[in-house]
Amino acid sequence: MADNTILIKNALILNPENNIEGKKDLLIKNDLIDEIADEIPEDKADKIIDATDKILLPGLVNTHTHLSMTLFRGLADDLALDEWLNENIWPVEANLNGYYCYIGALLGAVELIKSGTTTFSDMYFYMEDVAKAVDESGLRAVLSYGMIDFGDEEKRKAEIEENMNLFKNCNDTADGRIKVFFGPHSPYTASEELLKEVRRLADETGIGIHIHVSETQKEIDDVSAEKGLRPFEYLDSIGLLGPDVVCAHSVWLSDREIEIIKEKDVKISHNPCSNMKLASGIAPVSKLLENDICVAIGTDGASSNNNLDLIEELKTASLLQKVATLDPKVLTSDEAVAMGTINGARALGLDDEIGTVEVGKKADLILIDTNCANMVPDSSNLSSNIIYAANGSNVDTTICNGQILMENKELTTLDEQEIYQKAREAIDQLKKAI
Ligand SMILES: N[C@@H](CCSC[C@H]1O[C@@H](n2cnc3c(=O)[nH]cnc32)[C@H](O)[C@@H]1O)C(=O)O
Ligand SMILES: [Zn+2]
Repeated sequence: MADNTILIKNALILNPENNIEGKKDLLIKNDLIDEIADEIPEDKADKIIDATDKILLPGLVNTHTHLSMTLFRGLADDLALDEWLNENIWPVEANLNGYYCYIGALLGAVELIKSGTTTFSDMYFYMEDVAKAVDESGLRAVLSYGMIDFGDEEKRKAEIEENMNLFKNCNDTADGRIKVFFGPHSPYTASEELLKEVRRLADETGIGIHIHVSETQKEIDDVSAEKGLRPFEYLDSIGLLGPDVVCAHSVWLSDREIEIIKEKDVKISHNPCSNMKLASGIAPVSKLLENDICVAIGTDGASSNNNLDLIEELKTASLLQKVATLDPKVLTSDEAVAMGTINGARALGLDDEIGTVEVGKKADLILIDTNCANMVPDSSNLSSNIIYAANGSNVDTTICNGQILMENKELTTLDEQEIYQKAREAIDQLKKAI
C-alpha cells in the first residue's frame, strides 16, 4: 500500500523542554513524524497544510476523564463531591446503557478534537462502547473500567471480570490507538481485596492503574478512621503504588505522602477545575514539581468542570498555584505546556510514542491559529501565548496517528450536528427515567 504523506509548511513548533527555533516544515509518513527541516519539497507529500500564522505543538494529553459524562454537563452544579456523587450522579448513572455511553463518548470526542486533545485516559462504565467511539473518532485513548465493590465479594468478582474483558477485547485495538488500564475507583469505594487483586493482575498483564486518590478532606478522614493511615500511606501499605499508577486529584497530601509518591514514582493527574468547582481544595502542585514528581493534567468529567478544554485547564492550573502560593513564578507557561503534553505521555507510559514533536514519534499534532484577536500581537514566547492567551477554540487543525481529525476547524471523522442531536435526545430520555 502507498504511504500516506502530509507536509505541514512554515510552522512555529512549540515543544515541551526542547523548543525548535524558527519556522519549520514537518513531514508525516503514515502514523509517524518522518522529517523536520527548514524546507521540505512539496512533491514529497500527497497533502500540504500551510501553517503560516499557526503554532504547531504535540496533541494534548488529558489524563483523567469520564468522557460519557458530557451527557451530564450542567446536571448538578454547585455541590460538594459527596452530595454530587451520592445524590445526583449515581442515581442517573443507574439508568445508563451502552448506547448512552457511546453517544456521550462521541460528544466528548468532538469536544476533545475541537480543543486540541489527541489522547485521553478514561474511567467509566460500558467501556467497550466508549472504545467504539474512540475507534470511529480517530483519537488515542487509555480506557479503564471504573471498579467499585464496597467490600462485596460478588460485585468485586464481576467488576474485575468486566475490566479484564475490556483488556482482552480492546487492548491494542484501533490500529494500536487504544490501550487498557485497570480502574479501581478510589480507596473509599474499592476494597483492600480488590486493590490487591488489581496489583497482582497489573503485574501479570503489564497494564497500568488509574484511580482517584485524596480528592477531599472527607476522604482523608474516612480512610484514616477505617485504616488508621492516610490514603497514600494505606495504598502503599497494601503494595498498590508504583510507576504504573496514575492518581487523579491528589489534593490533600502530607509531606510523608509526597515522599511516598516520589519514592514509588507514582504519577499524578491534577484536575484543578473539578477541584475548584466541587470545592475539594488546592493540590500542592508546585511542591510536587519541586520534588520532580510527574504531574499531568486532567479535566475530570464534564459534569464537574464543565468542559474538556485542556488549554483552559492548564491556565487554571497555573493561576491557581500562583494564587495559592502567592508566588507568580510558580507553574510557568513552559511547565504548563509540559504538563499538558510530555508529562501526560509519561503518566500513561506512552512517552516513547507521543508527547513531543520529534522524528520517529507518532504524528499526534495540533495547529493553533494565531491570526485571532486574543493571539495578537504574537508573543515571542510561544508557551505564554498558548497557556495564558489561547483557549481550545483557537485550535485549527488536529492530527492523531497521522490522520487528520480536524482541518480549518472542520471535523473529518465525526458528524458533529448529528452527535449533538443524539446527545440531546439521550439526556432527555435519561432524565425521564430518574
Ligand atoms: N462500576 C462502577 C462505576 C464506576 S465509573 C467511575 C465513577 O466515577 C465517578 N466520578 C466522576 N468524577 C468523580 C470524582 O471527581 N471523584 C470521584 N468519582 C467521580 C463517576 O460518576 C462514576 O460513577 C459502579 O458500579 O458504580
Ligand atoms: Zn474523576
